Amino acid sequence: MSFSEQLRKEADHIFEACYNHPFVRGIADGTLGKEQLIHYVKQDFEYLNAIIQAYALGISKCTNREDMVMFNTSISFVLNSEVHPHNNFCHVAGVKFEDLQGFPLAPTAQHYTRHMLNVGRSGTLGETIAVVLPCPYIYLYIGDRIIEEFQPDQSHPFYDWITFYGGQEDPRMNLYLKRLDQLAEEASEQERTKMKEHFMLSCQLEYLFFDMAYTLQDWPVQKERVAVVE
Ligand SMILES: Cc1ncc(CO)c(N)n1
Repeated sequence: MSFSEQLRKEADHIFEACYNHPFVRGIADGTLGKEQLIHYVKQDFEYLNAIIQAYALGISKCTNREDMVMFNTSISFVLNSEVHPHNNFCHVAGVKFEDLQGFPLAPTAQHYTRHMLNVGRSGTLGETIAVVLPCPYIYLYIGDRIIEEFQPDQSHPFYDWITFYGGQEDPRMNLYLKRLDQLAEEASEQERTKMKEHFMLSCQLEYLFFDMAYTLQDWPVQKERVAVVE
């Protein structure tokens, strides 16, 4: 079994838990609520800014053009294409995408973005690939499974979201998986362990991100002191 196959196997229960999370169920059956859609887009806009930066940190570790192209393609994808699923959510929620930008990070988004950026700053190329991989990997899995089980057509409110992530002909992350396997072969046991840990934590944070959106997670105590009206 290759290194990437081992990671996928170890994380299988988390992929499964993500698919069964009520937020994802709500996408699949088209019942997800307006507040949840809005909270998700606010947080995901900031999350995607951070993953662009993590990809850029990946570029800073590359020693050949092919690897640079791989990260560069992901950056372009997020910047130019990944606005479509957000627009789909905004359309259903009846709000403007531009109005959901620049919000502070909720605890889970804070945790996940710091995790990616910390590894991007202090880790190796292999560790950086491992930390960003669950993002495309889990969404591809979810999209594919919704298409398989629900066979949504264009009348489905989240048709654009589902078909954006699922049903890709040649999934982008296949290149990352191949490169991760090459790097794992050259890596020390210690580095491989770190790659695995980063990957697994990102998978757990993917689950928590859906949970954050579903429960409208926010800081239990606000930064600003709230004036008490007597
Ligand atoms: C948190 C999160 N994970 C994965 C994706 C898919 O790119 C996304 N948009 N947001």
